[in-house]
Amino acid sequence: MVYAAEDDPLCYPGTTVLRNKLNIGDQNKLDEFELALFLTRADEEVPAGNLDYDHYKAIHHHLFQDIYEWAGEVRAIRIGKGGNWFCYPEYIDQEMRKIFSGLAEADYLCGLAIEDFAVRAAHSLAEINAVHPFREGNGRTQLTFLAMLMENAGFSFNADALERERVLDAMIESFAGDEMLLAELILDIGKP
Ligand SMILES: Nc1ncnc2c1ncn2[C@@H]1O[C@H](COP(=O)(O)OP(=O)(O)OP(=O)(O)O)[C@@H](O)[C@H]1O
Repeated sequence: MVYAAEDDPLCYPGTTVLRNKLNIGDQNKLDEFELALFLTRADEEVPAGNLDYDHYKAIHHHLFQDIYEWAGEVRAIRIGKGGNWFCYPEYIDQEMRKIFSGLAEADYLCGLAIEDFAVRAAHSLAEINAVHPFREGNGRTQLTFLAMLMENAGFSFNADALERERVLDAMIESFAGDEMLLAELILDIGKP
């Protein structure tokens, strides 16, 4: 069954506004407060961890703990964007475990030249995006995780390369199976 956002129990009845700790029912106002609270948390030390699935959830929890009760928890409804449906909720855990065991087996992409790192990291990021484990906040968690992965592998993180449209295009292309734009983006981010 495909759920309309209006039927989402995480939303206020009859709306597509996510229930939130601030009890804001207006989407524009929620966006404003969500961004401010997110930025404050993003500025803090992100929780340390092993770059595994639990760590990934802890990063989401850290970033969104002030806004959503379910921060750090995976979603229970089906969602999609721009006609692309993400992983069905019943398969999220197993798919995420697969992705993270792949990263662990590859030693979290340490010891690679930036060109190779970019290709491998693009693949992991594309897979994580295709799963889209959380109801909201996936993009920001993806980029925070990428920054940690790059730092762990000894690369710099040039946030200036993160132009919004460019990230979006690269992600959408990756969903369609072409990870080249995403790899090029990561290459630019990692340029010293
Ligand atoms: N049509 C699409 N197909 C595949 N991925 C998409 C599509 N549209 C957006 N995305 C990706 O989904 C992620 C955004 O997911 P979500 O809205 O849960 O995160 P967010 O952090 O709240 O938003 P944002 O990343 O826009 O700040 C981004 O990585 C974005 O590139």
